[in-house]
Amino acid sequence: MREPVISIQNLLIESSIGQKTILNKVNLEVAKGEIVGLIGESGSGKSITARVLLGLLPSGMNVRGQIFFQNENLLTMSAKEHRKLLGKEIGVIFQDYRGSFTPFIKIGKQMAETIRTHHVVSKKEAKNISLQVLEEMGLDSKRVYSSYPFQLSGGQVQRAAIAIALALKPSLLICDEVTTALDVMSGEKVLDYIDHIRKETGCAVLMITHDLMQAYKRTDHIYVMHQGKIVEEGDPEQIRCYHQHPYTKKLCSCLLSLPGENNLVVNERVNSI
Ligand SMILES: Nc1ncnc2c1ncn2[C@@H]1O[C@H](COP(=O)(O)OP(=O)(O)OP(=O)(O)O)[C@@H](O)[C@H]1O
Repeated sequence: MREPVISIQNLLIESSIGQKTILNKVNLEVAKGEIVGLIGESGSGKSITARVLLGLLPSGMNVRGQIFFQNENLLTMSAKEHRKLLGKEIGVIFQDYRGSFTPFIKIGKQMAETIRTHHVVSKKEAKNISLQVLEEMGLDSKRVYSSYPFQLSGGQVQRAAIAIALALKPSLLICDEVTTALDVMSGEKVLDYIDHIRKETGCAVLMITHDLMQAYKRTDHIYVMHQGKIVEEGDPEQIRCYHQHPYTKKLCSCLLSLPGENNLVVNERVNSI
């Protein structure tokens, strides 16, 4: 039976600046062990959705509706209670990873301390967990562990930031455009590892992306967001083949016009229905 980890109900967000509606009656659910894609063009409201789940909305935004995380409404709990969930229960990987590490403390020290903040483990165990997750992210674990962030490439720092989020084994993992800064191979490795963690721990994953191909290949269910509204939802095949909304149609026509192997993968899936 599906067990919802996060359930967003009738979420309405308005910016007090100009009374602009940012999210309009959004309903979205991610169950245990599912990877759910939230796709849409720039400015459609994807990141604001992630930020409200994290309690990190910019000031001057009015919020209505309900967000149940493991049956507790995030919108009525105190900021302190909400913060307590971050990291251990609700993990996040942002497209902008630069804020993930303090520049003048070695990566390993920061990782081990974060793990020890959320889990009761010895310093040695925290170090071993850190080295293991760095290794699993395809990094030279010992080198990265003993480096300062500025001694690594942007992609290496990002993978280390992802490793730390995954090491905490959260119940809900929010991935906001995680592959944007990575080359194709590193991006695929990261997505494989997220999938591996999902299978191993049963965590729910909300994958925010503007890349329909990524959502199509990697998710169990897709929500399409347009101008702050969910205009369509379904499993990848439904979205690809039986969409109704003109915006989804436009998105899918871009997918079919892709040349090469990706196009073949899509066509294979379409033909097999
Ligand atoms: N701090 C803010 N104050 C007021 N409005 C904001 C703020 N941040 C974002 N918005 C507005 O909220 C809307 C949704 O923005 P959001 O960042 O969620 O888009 P997005 O779908 O994540 O886009 P992208 O793919 O470019 O990151 C936009 O109209 C944006 O201008």
